[in-house]
Amino acid sequence: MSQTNRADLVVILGTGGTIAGTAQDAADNVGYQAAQLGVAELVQAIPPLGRRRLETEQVAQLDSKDMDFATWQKLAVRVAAHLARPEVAGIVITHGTDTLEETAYFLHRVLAPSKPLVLTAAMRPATALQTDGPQNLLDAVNVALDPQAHGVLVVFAGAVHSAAQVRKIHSYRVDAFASVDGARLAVVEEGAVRWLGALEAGQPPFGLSLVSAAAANWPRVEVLLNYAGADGAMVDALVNSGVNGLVVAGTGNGSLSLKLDAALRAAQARGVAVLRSTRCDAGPVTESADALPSAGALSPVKARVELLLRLMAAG
Ligand SMILES: NC(=O)C[C@H](N)C(=O)O
Repeated sequence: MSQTNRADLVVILGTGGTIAGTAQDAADNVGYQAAQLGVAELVQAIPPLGRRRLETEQVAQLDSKDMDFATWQKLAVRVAAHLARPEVAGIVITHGTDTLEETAYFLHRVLAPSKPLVLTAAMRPATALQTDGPQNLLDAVNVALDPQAHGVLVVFAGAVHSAAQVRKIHSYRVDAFASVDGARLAVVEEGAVRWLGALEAGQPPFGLSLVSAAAANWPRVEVLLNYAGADGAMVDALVNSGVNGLVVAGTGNGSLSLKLDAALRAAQARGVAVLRSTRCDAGPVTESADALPSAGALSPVKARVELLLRLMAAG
């Protein structure tokens, strides 16, 4: 293969987040503005990336707590366009940590790419004394170029996680992500990727056309919790306001108070799709013939993405 035909290009798509954030004071790790620096600036600040063949594109510039359907749609379209280019080895997305696992799961279920699509982020702004963004971004590019890498991955604090298993598990610590229902897929050590496990084959993807239509019809899916004293009032209010789907984060193995269960069954009878997840930090909800449908091992927010896509696919 000639140099120009080799798939050695990594496209880095910027969406904002703390990795692109700046603070007035270098010692301030929390009083900063997310999404201030462009993705090209982030790359320029990492000298070893000068040895890589890279392209950057700013797809969005937001704090990921404000992630929205329009940005997901744009991101999916740009990712698919770059993945189709033969010279592209893989894609890296710089993102905020807050909803990173939702975006990762969304792209996994829509595209399930065979090339690596690596999301990364930071817990400290770019101006911090000990910013974690540059190392995470360098690691992410190295993973995107690794011959064994494929599918949607999250690279953070030296670990590689799958989109299905990754969760943000800490609000402040730099080591903020874990594969909660399985093992890390790999670790990145001095730029070398050491694989510890393989990505499980997932379900077939929904496909880009589901979300790329100009008038994509995003349903309304909300998340509820079971807790001591939970009743059906929230369910009834949401059903009356026209909700299309409800994910309930039950207690333990997806258990629900009698009142919440009754309200959700009544919602289902009125045509609202329901999925039962757990408010536990890890573990599946086992399927049971006489209970509301289980979301399996999906966290409540990923079950919401799943239900959104299922409802869109059902038209
Ligand atoms: N660490 C971060 O990236 C948090 C930030 N609020 C975001 O999600 O964009």
